[in-house]
Amino acid sequence: MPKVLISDELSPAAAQIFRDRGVEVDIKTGLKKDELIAIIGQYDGLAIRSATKVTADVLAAATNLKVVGRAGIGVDNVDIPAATARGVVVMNTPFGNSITTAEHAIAMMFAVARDIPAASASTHAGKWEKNRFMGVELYAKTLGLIGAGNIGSIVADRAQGLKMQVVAYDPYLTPERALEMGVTKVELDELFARADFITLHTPLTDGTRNIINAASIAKMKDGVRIINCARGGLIVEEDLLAALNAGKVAGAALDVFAVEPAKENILFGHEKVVCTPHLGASTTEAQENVALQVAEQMSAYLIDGAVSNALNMPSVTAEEAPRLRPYMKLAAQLGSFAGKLSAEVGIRKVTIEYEGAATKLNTRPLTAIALQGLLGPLMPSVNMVNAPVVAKERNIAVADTKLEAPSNYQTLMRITVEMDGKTRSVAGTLFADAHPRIVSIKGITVEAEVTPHMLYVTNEDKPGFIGALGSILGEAGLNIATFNLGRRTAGEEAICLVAVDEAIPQSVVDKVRAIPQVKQAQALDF
Ligand SMILES: NC(=O)c1ccc[n+]([C@@H]2O[C@H](COP(=O)([O-])OP(=O)(O)OC[C@H]3O[C@@H](n4cnc5c(N)ncnc54)[C@H](O)[C@@H]3O)[C@@H](O)[C@H]2O)c1
Ligand SMILES: O=C(O)[C@H](O)COP(=O)(O)O
Repeated sequence: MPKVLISDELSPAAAQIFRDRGVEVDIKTGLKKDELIAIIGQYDGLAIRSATKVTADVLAAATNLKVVGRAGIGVDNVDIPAATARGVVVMNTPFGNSITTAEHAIAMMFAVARDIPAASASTHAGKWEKNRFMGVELYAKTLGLIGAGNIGSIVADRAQGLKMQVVAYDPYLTPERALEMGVTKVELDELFARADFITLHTPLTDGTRNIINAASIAKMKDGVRIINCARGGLIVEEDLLAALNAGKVAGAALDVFAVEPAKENILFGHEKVVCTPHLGASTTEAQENVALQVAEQMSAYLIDGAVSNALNMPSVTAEEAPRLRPYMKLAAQLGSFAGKLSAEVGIRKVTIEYEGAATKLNTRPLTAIALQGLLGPLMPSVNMVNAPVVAKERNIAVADTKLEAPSNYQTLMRITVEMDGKTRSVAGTLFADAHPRIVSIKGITVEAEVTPHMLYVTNEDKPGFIGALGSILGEAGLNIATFNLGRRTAGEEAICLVAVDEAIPQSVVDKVRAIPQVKQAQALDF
């Protein structure tokens, strides 16, 4: 039974879903890094929010880990390249808390426009400072939206309901989508020049880190108000403080901070700063959504191999998973077969072709599995998550194509490996939609099932070979399970694939190589 650790505060719904789906679950929140490293090796899955830092050293200790599930959106607390390199799928729940977070941004915008927290504190203190708090309207103001994805677009929609004009900067926002959202797509400098309020809704990446700094603040309108419900690292806090003190920025509403948990911060105590402790996603509705979703997604992956909302591998839906399963077996066998034939030489290019019914499938995971099989003999740590990255790192070009032309087979998958000086191709099909068969090697037709112990021989198609081979195997006490032959044309190159019941000793392979007609012989263990 797969075992999952929940290491951050998640709605109890998550643990229940795991148990209902047949996944064992431990809940241990607030672990220090060393404590997490000490126990993570026991788990197949790790369910987190933003508090757990899944760093490279945590992943190095996570020897059984298959999936990290983020109950929420931002994954900047997960070292995704390190997870990918170790073959760990990282998934999030991209929509579960979007409305909640957008509502928080709007609430923060009102709060900073009307000084609500300070006015509330003053009123609680019995001061009745009616003249101290003079706010501004949102009506007819311009909202500058940086990041127009899921949350940004909900914020834009709500802001339009408040009769604000919305200008948006997002390099990936198409003119059509901007039109659909009713926002004006602008460059960043224009947004700075036009906005009365600026709200941030981008992930924290190298491209967005410190996007609000002294230089960008200088381009903003005097009296601008800034709302950040995305990530603390988007703002240079020292520069914001200086601009607040100078009166350039009239107010800031911050849910997120450069260092969290933020027990101290240079902005704390500033009368023009409204703060919440990373509450953007904290509603009962959103927490229920993300907890349920992450537990469903992780269980589906651990139990059925279905992949959704993964950030480092192609998706496989729950409907696709059963249909893909026999193809995954075929892809793994073909890849592994091709890999064993190619292991000793530098692979330059791999082409994976799909014909017939296979063209109708989601082939990206199949390609990843074929690559895993291919690279496995050279790199045992490779898996379907990291195989495409490993191939790229090794300068192996990967092409995958769907051939619509009619094929001799109802469904076919072919792997062609180009190496220094030679090319190898292996093709396979499924019998009865379920049973993988190799049907061609180097373009020579065969029909073989992949079994644990096989002998692969290429030879000249001349009399005497089969008898000699049978005698050697018989003398070695190796029982032949199946014997498959194929040849290009009579008397030319031929291929022989023999399945035997036990591993073939090297001494037997050497004897086979000594048969005059034999060009090459290799024992293959799967
Ligand atoms: N405060 C919270 O509790 C809370 C809750 C949820 C999400 N978040 C944060 O909000 C972020 C946005 O969430 P989302 O669901 O809208 O994500 P999303 O992926 O749907 O949208 C992000 C948008 O940012 C855009 N973007 C990327 N680089 C950019 C750049 N350099 N400049 C401008 N735009 C850029 C992308 O094109 C995308 O449209 C998350 O990454 C997360 O960090 C915070
Ligand atoms: O990216 C997110 O989903 C939010 O930042 C929420 O983070 P949290 O789950 O730690 O509240």
